Amino acid sequence: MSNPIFIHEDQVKKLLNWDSTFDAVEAALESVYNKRAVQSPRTFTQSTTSKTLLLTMPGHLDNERFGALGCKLVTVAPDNINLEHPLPTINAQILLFEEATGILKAVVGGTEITKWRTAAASAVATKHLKPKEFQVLAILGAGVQGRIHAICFNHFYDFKEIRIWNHNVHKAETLVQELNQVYNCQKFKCCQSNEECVRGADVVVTATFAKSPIVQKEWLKDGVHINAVGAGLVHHSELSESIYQSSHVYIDHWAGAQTELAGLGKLGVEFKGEIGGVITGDLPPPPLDQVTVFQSLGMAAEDCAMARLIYDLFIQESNMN
Ligand SMILES: NC(=O)C1=CN([C@@H]2O[C@H](COP(=O)(O)OP(=O)(O)OC[C@H]3O[C@@H](n4cnc5c(N)ncnc54)[C@H](O)[C@@H]3O)[C@@H](O)[C@H]2O)C=CC1
Ligand SMILES: O=C(O)C1=NCCCC1
Repeated sequence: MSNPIFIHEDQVKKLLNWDSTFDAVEAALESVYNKRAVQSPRTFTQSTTSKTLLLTMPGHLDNERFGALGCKLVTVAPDNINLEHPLPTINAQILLFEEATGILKAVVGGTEITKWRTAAASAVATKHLKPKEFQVLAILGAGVQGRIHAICFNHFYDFKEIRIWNHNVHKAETLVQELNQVYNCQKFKCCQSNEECVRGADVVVTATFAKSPIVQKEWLKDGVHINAVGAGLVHHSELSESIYQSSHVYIDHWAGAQTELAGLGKLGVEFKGEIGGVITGDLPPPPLDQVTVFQSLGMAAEDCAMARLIYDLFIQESNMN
């Protein structure tokens, strides 16, 4: 019996690319809708001696290119950004199993994968819910997810302006400076307020730990698409209740939404369906002038697909050397 291989974060980083990530995430979302994926409910274990939360996310995906049996272990430690030497808030490992034997075949660094697949899920949802060209992107939150969404949407779209706001404005300023330098442009702009950031935007991304709404309905342009990424046990509250009540809200998976978004259900919010149904064409996308929301929770099937992608690329590369 061979030992599992370890694919470390720095190796994962070198193997990731946006186009394959998009394909893997799109396949995962579609497979969940088509019942070609199994995702047992994720568990949440709260440390009693710190703010750290441990999630287990088991899943199986039946797909020729991205199929896998795996389990992501992921921690959320919001205080990590306040350390003298800050660490990422979200850290993960993905266990990948041999399907027939159940033997552990790889442990794949899951922190970069979580970053990339979450931004790619927003890009997939945006493509299918609003198939048109955009001018202005607004990103609320300049943390890990805010940054990777800026990079991902800049890769897939030709936005004229990408605005970034953070409740601690200095962080948004630093990110904007970094991105304008990396891409040798001036399209990244720092906003002093969330309202200034959102007004007039065609696409909005919320990626914060906000516990009360940071986007109000009256700021929204007709036909805007919102990717609401900030997630947690109790605070799906980045958008105001009236936005959830008046827009076309899509989710990544029903089972997760029924438990983790029960609070929205109690407010009378009706989800239009899983984004996978729009990908397959079973659910028609809403008219382009309607406000759409993709409420992202994050799914094990996405992580399994990504771990399989990275595993295959790693083996391919090892065989060439
Ligand atoms: N849907 C999904 O698949 C995933 C969702 N997430 C969620 O995305 C969100 C962001 O995660 P990361 O970027 O990794 O975290 P991060 O810690 O790197 O960034 C969070 C940002 O939120 C800001 N923030 C903190 N408290 C705030 C408040 N009360 N109001 C407004 N802004 C506030 C911080 O200044 C920081 O810039 C979290 O809610 C996380 O749980 C993360 C990974 C996957
Ligand atoms: O899907 C994920 O992975 C996560 N979702 C919510 C926050 C922690 C990571």
